[in-house]
Formats: sequence, structure tokens, C-alpha cells
Amino acid sequence: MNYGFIGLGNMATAIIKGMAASKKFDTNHLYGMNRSYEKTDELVQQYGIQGCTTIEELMKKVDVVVLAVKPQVLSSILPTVKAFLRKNQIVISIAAGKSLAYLQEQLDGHPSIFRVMPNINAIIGASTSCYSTPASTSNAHKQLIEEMFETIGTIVELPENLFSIFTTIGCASPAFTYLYIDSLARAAVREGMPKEMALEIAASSVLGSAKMILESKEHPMALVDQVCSPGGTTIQGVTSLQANRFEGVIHDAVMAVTRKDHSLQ
Ligand SMILES: NC(=O)C1=CN([C@@H]2O[C@H](COP(=O)(O)OP(=O)(O)OC[C@H]3O[C@@H](n4cnc5c(N)ncnc54)[C@H](OP(=O)(O)O)[C@@H]3O)[C@@H](O)[C@H]2O)C=CC1
Ligand SMILES: O=C(O)[C@@H]1CCC=N1
Repeated sequence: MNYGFIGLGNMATAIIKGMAASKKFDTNHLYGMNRSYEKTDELVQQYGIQGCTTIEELMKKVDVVVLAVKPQVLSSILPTVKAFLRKNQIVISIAAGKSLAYLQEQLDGHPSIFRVMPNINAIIGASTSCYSTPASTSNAHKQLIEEMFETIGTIVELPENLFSIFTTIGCASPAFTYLYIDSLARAAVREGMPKEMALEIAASSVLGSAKMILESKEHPMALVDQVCSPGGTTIQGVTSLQANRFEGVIHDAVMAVTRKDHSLQ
């Protein structure tokens, strides 16, 4: 089975890296094509993938094609993808916002079109990904998607009506979390701690807190209460965040991302 990537930016590079590192995929069977050839060349040198210079060349060689260009670019490449698309080829789009219905319409109702939404932590094999498929999709196709994307982290199947909110809380939210970690660290710098040390401590604490939520199965607010001693220090910070609309600010950000995702249709 040959796998091809159109657009070799951050995400395709991360997926190729994961597939190569897993040893479950032979890089001789991975193909890539990018607008500027430098990125293709880098992946050819680094992982031994097969470089293509045109979409036509790639489409003629692969069984599975991953569309990994920006959503705003997708409409300009789909006519060429359609022109060379064979009936038994599998198309996977990782573009934000572009629905299965849109992709099917652009590709003349092609039967095997799927959406996957990974996140940037794929670069270190820690993506939280989801996928959606048309109702008639075979288990074999679902297995193929899971095997590919398990090489960069975890993946769950979701109905497409939840895809947009997954994109926000699973795939845009790493940016929020990076911002939060940096804010904690910067606040520590104000208190005299070196930035590098502060970043390591803040990131490690966020990692531990996330594991606590996943493993303890306790309600997050019950965990908040366990940190807040009566008359103690933490309660001062928690009430300060609440007075500054902490939850409201997060909701506003989630809604802003989701609104933009819907506008990409
Ligand atoms: N970044 C993220 O966190 C996530 C992104 N996504 C989705 O993944 C997709 C890719 O995002 P990302 O990797 O971040 O973006 P990048 O900008 O890093 O990569 C996009 C690549 O597409 C290439 N490209 C542009 N036009 C063409 C074309 N006509 N033919 C071939 N290649 C082309 C660009 O080439 P050039 O070098 O010439 O500019 C670039 O390398 C997007 O649709 C995004 O919505 C999904 C989940 C998370
Ligand atoms: O902002 C973006 O375009 C991408 C989509 C999901 C996460 N980042």
C-alpha cells in the first residue's frame, strides 16, 4: 500500500515522522508533494520518502492520499486531485473546517473520503486525534485510518457533527495550553526565577494535572478543593481567576475558534 501527502508542512511532516518511527510503514511506500520543493527534499533526505513534483505524479503512485494543505488552499488543489483520482483510492483530509459533504461534492461523490483531525503534539507522538467517515465506511478502512494515526498518538472515531468542537478543544487548544504555561512561567520570572527553569516546572505541573484528571476520575472541582486549604494560599489565586471570568474567557476563546471553523465550509 502506498501513502501520499499533498502539502508537506508541520502536520504532514509530523505524520510522516510518526509513520516512519513506528516501523509499521516502509518509507519506500510514503510519497510526498509540496508547493516548494525544499520541504519535499528535506523529507526525502531525512526519512527516505519518495518525492513527487506534481499532484498528478503523486496521485498515479498512491493508494491513500492525505490532503494536508491549509483549508484556504484546498479548493485550488481539489480539481487536480479529482482529475487523477481512481475509484479505489482513499482520500483523507486533515483540513480544518472542510466537511465530508464539501469534499464529496468537490470530488464527484468519491466513495472513500475521510476526515481526520490530529493536533500539533503529533510531532512528539502525542496527538489527540479524531476521525469521521461516511455512514457506509467499512471496518477495513477505519482500521487503516487508526493504524496510520495511532503512530502519532491516540485517535477516536466521532460523528461529524462533533468534529468542529473536537477541532477546537482537541487541536486548537494546545495553543491555549502553551499560552497558559508560558504565562505561569513569565509570572515566575517576575518573582526572580529563570525562564527556562520556570517553563519546565509549569509544563511539568500541567502534565501532572492532566494525568490526575485522566487517572483519578475525580471531578476537576473536587481536585481544586483538594489544593485549596482553608485560609490557604491557592484559594486566593482561584478566586482571583474567577473574579476575572476565567471560565468565561475560555468559553469566549472556544466559541471564537469554532465560529471560524464553521466559516471555512
Ligand atoms: N497546525 C496545526 O496545529 C493543525 C493543522 N491542521 C490542518 O492541517 C493542514 C496543514 O496545516 P499545517 O501543516 O499546519 O500547515 P503548513 O502551512 O505547515 O503546511 C501546508 C503546506 O502546504 C503546502 N502547499 C501550499 N499550497 C500547495 C499546493 N498548491 N500544492 C502542494 N502543497 C502546497 C505549503 O507549501 P509551502 O512550503 O510552499 O508554503 C506547506 O508546506 C491544514 O488544513 C490545517 O487545518 C490540523 C490539525 C492541527
Ligand atoms: O488553526 C488552525 O488552522 C489549525 C486547525 C486545528 C488546529 N490548528
